[in-house]
Amino acid sequence: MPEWLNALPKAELHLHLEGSLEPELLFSLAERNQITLPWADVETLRAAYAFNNLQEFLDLYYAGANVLRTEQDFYDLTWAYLQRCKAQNVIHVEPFFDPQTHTDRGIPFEVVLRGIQQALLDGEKQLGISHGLILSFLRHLPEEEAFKTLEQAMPFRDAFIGVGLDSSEKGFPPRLFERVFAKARSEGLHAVAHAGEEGPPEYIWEALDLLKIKRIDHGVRAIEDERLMQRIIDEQIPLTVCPLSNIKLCVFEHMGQHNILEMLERGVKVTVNSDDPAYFGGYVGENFAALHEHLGMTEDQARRLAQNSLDARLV
Ligand SMILES: Nc1ncnc2[nH]cnc12
Ligand SMILES: [Zn+2]
Repeated sequence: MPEWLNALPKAELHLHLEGSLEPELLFSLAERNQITLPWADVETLRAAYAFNNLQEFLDLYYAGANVLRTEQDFYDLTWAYLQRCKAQNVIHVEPFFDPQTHTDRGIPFEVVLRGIQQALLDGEKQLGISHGLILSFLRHLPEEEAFKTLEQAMPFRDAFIGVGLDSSEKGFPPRLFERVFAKARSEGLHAVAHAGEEGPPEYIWEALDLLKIKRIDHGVRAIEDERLMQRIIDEQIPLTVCPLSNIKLCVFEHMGQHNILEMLERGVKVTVNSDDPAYFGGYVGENFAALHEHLGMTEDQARRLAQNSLDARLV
């Protein structure tokens, strides 16, 4: 990666902590927790990182998360991510965590949250990286389960800044979560949601109008709807775009076809993010480098993208 790219101060606004679980750490946590894995070794697991769509990835992502059991595990996961950030000059992070992925396996909410929170606090003190944690609901589960998760989280209200919506998109429109998002907003939490990754532009409209989100996660399919494009440009609604993720999950066939720079030049507030870096081939820096290599991103464009990420912070 060119040094000037690495040196640009950036924020990462779309990162699933569970998706930063590198195979090496996954194997060492399995050993520490005496869990037998279905993969023989790190290489076999890495070889399984070939996906045709979002669901194929999610199946492996949830299987991988099974090694996370103790507060120390969640601490180690988050700390490893923050060290990558430090190396790439990411100065602010707003990561997601998926409590239901863990509470549904019997891991107490508090164990998950405390491990993540302690690492984020240490990251602030020792690495100078500021943060705002986002609790994400799994949309393939009923809204009632999201309500229960929010209830479990409220005793720890000060530990996070907002709620998100992730997991399988097609067939799970944002409108299914209108009430739980209203409740979260009434508690003073910010709202964001994945929309327009695999799902249609209608899902982005719903996320804006019904969930009243501040930022769209992915949103690359907005380009199919001119009226929606005008709205996100006029209102400067940020999009947290994840280029390497979009290629790995076949949202675009090649990086050369990605629309992020076209959106940038049209005045959309797009940002560059890694989504699930352990699975998709790199962190924020590698995502910027891919745009430079395959789309001819200029230094000026890189600076505007990095500035957008700082401007689009929720905190
Ligand atoms: N790219 C993605 N889309 C939806 N849910 C996710 N959970 C983790 N990564 C995701
Ligand atoms: Zn995501």
